[in-house]
Amino acid sequence: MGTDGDKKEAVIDPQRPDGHGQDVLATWRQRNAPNRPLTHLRVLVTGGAGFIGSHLVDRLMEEGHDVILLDSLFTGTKTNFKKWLGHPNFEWVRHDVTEPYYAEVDRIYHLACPASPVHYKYNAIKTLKTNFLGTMNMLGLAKRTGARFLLASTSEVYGDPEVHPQVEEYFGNVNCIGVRSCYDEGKRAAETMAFDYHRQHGVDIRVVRIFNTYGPRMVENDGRVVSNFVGQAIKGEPLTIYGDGLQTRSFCYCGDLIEGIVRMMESSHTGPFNLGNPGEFTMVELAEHVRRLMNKDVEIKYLPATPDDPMKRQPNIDKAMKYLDWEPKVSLEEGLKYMIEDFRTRIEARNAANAAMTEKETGEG
Ligand SMILES: O=c1ccn([C@@H]2O[C@H](COP(=O)(O)OP(=O)(O)O[C@H]3OC[C@@H](O)[C@H](O)[C@H]3O)[C@@H](O)[C@H]2O)c(=O)[nH]1
Repeated sequence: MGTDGDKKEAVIDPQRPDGHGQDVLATWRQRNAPNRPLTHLRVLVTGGAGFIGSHLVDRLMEEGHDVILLDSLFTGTKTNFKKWLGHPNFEWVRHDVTEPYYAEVDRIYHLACPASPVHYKYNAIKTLKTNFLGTMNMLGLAKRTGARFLLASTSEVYGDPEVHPQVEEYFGNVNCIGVRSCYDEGKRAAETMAFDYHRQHGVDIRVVRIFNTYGPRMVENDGRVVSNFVGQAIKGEPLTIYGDGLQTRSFCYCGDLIEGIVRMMESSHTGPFNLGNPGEFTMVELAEHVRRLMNKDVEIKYLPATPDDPMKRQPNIDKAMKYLDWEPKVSLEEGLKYMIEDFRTRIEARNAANAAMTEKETGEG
């Protein structure tokens, strides 16, 4: 853990290459107490108890920032951040972003929203409200405090893309009345709002479009393909492929993604920038990878395709490479190994806890 001396040099860079440094500095001074040092970052992470959010919180805590983790725990869990409980730089707040939240902060990483299609479709209206009202509340907070605001948007804004690989200029091919719309249209509206707050109120925004991400801490039964396959292979159950399995996705390891998100926040670019790993695989190929690494004998079961499932997805990351000097480093093979190890450890720990409980109950009975 860093000490005060290790902290980032300054919250505001008056010499920002975009020329707005002096304006931003003046606004920041107006909105903060006169004794507030410029070298001290107070960071809010919405959705901080989730898969990506909790990895981001780890990174920010390790850098020595003051972190407020905000989460409703609808899909996130306390286990993901329990190691920080009691740390003087750490605070967690159970809060739903659809309601306003007030705090004095310098950075807002806005990640809150269920991300697995199974979860976001489960309560579609809630998902839409989270994307719309949640983003509105956080942009309002950024406007009032002068905090820099980063929106975790998604590759789903491209819908079922007709341009491949997807470049940021592509407007997308999205069904606005389908079962995925609460998420993809919700995120599109969130992007619109971020850019309108930027143009109309000068809010300092960053927008990243996150492509499929995987790694340790994914919830075993969250319904996404990598977590499903790894969980199924551990239990010796058939790997479920929806449709013909020829649809493609590009999978980014969570550690690589976090590096990209943090670089984006500290850059002078608003984006939107794609963040993802350009390595593209069909679901059949992914299943074969998992079988090879985990269990060659596990079967594959074909199930019906889900409605509006994008047929292909691959990020063009030229912008992130050029402006953030970022590109993913971890191969699918290597990342899957980390994830498999994490899933095995968690499943074994849970089985051991269940066995101990049963033993206790039987003994007591
Ligand atoms: O068990 C499964 C689960 C999923 N799939 C398929 O695997 C592909 C990927 O599905 P996932 O549910 O993992 O993720 P999706 O690409 O549909 O959505 C994701 O996109 C990017 C992020 O913003 C989100 O994490 C999520 O919305 C889909 O074609 C899906 O039909 C299977 O074949 N089997």
